[in-house]
Amino acid sequence: MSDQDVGSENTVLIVAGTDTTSNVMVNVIRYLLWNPHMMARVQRELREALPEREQVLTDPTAAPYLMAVIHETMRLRASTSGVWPRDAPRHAGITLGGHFVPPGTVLCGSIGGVHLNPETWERPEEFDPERFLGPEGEARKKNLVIFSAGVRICPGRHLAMLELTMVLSAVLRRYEFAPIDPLSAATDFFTDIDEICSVTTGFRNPDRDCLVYVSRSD
Ligand code: HEM
Repeated sequence: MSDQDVGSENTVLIVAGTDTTSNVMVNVIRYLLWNPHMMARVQRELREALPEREQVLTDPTAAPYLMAVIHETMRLRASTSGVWPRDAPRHAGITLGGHFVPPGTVLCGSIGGVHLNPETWERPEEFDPERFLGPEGEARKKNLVIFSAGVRICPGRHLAMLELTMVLSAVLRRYEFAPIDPLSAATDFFTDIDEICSVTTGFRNPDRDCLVYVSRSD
């Protein structure tokens, strides 16, 4: 590998491996602050699954509601703007959904678009973790493309899910959260994200949207 290749691989790993996961954590906490009854349910579940304050959850099946909240957050607030670019086959092009795409055309899929498709999701704009509970909820996860799909699927997906499970269960089990500015609860994802951030969906106003009061729960 050339120095440039090594530099480029490292940049991808750092950007793809950090912002994506931490943005999901911030968004999970924001959704739970907007929906206090859901926060109470997650915390009740975690205190039953983890009786000792310092315990960490490694088995996601012990906290199905937290996992449903994480999946619903990633459905509505994609961590990356889309599937990364693909070239249509250089010699023959490709026909997709009845449309011919000429050779060499750069194509990008919209992960957020798939997650808001009304043919797949009932009330697609609504934050409703219940859709990922029980056997039907488990089956519905097949419609998510959070980590893309196919040969270029995110290689860090299992690490990301483990980080989300361990960190969110620990902080939500041990601490109470409160918004600093209750008005920020009204902000909208599509105006909240930073438009110059092309790979991950970073926050335009982190001082407003990512700061919360935190206190020990017991
Ligand atoms: C919630 C967290 C994450 C999400 C939502 C996410 C999502 C994605 C998506 C959508 C892609 C594009 C795949 C494509 O073009 O088809 C991608 C690529 C990638 N991700 Fe992740 N990712 C996450 C965490 C991580 C972590 C923790 C790592 C590594 C430590 C990682 C490493 C990578 C790398 C190296 C690529 C490029 C793969 C390639 O070009 O073949 N990601 N990720």
